Amino acid sequence: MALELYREAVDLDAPVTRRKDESAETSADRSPSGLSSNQKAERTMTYIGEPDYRHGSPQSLGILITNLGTPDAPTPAALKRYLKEFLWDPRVVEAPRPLWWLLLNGLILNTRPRKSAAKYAQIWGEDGSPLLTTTRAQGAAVAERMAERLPGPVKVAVAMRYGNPSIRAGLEELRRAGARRILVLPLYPQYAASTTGSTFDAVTHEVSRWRWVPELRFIMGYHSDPAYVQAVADSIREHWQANGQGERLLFSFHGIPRDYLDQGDPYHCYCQTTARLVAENLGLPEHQWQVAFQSRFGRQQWLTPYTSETITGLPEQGVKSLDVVCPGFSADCLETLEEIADESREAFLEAGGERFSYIPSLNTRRDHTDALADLILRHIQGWPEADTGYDYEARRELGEQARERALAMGAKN
Ligand SMILES: C=CC1=C(C)c2cc3[nH]c(cc4nc(cc5[nH]c(cc1n2)c(C)c5CCC(=O)O)C(CCC(=O)O)=C4C)c(C)c3C=C
Ligand SMILES: [Fe+2]
Ligand SMILES: [Fe+2]
Repeated sequence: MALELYREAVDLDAPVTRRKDESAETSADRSPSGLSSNQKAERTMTYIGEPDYRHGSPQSLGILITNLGTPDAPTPAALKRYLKEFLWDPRVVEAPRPLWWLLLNGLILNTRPRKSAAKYAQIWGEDGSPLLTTTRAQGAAVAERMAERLPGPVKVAVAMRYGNPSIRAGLEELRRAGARRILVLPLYPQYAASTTGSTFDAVTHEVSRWRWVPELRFIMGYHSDPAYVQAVADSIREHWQANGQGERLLFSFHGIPRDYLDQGDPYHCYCQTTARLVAENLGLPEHQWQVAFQSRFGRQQWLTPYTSETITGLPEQGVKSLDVVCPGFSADCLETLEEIADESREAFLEAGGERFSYIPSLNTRRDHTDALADLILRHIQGWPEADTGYDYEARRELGEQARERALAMGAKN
């Protein structure tokens, strides 16, 4: 019985291409038969084609900017949909599937959505979830930078690994714009299998359904990129100038299970490296900064020290004035606005702290979107000009300039 329920829920017998999310489709995709290209591909087990393609059609370079994702609304029903997709990803929870299915569907999805919805309601903006609105604004800013700097056509799309706009929708947008070369930039500075690795899975799964598979590249992380490190350091400096400097700076990164580190996930090292580089840039002596990991989920051990315990332990060590920065989050979201700026502040003050200051994520700072645009310019180098209509010389020159800017800021190569 349990196996049957499990089978039904996870669609064990369905063809690999079958997915319920059709959000990528618009009426423009629908053929006279009334079926969308995705639906047709699924019904007939063929691939998503290019029926309208004419030789010589303009092509463009596609940039897919992604982040984790967020619920469609701060309601238990929307949270349930979102968490179901998120927490069923084997890159996120690496537990044996049948056992995890029972726990997820029997317990977690019946309790967590209500609690999480209440938290989301506290941070929800007029335009929706801050993570989504900021990621869209970052995408628009990067598109502007790319249009200024690239002589050829370039299309930037924004997508979320879970929820909407889906990876499928983002890739469809690029496909419709004639993108034959696609660079994927997941907005996670520090690679983790559960975030960046999972984005790779989703993107490659989607394009494996296309008839005309595009050239693909992925930016797997940028934890030590000099322009990113500089932007984080400058954001801290500016915050201190405006609000004063605390006695201690805490770098708080999202955690992952400790076991993933033991299995070789580089995330922990990358977080430590980012923090050290930013502290060096600020000229902070070692006793004035430290690293901790937040947002633990479940009962197993996660990366330590935990942010919550660190924060409540500091006042009794004599640290009464604390600044917290979260450089692993490229946009402020539930985990920074509610968990750090709100919950952690309260916990620190209750534990005897006197002053708590949260330093916002890089969000749409100009130095952040410039750093992302430079990163993209460096990663599209060497893509041949054939069929793209790009001015290859001009592009090489721009890439060289981006590389030189990075070298001047201390990059190793
Ligand atoms: C920045 C990197 C992130 C890593 C690494 C990460 C790992 C990870 N997360 C969960 C479980 C949850 N995370 C949730 C929210 C959330 N996580 C990240 C980023 C990373 N997660 C972001 C940006 C957000 C916020 C999204 C938003 O809408 O604002 C949530 C949902 C909220 C809640 O119910 O608490 C869960 C659950 C695991 C299990 C994991 C690694 C294995
Ligand atoms: Fe998370
Ligand atoms: Fe490490």
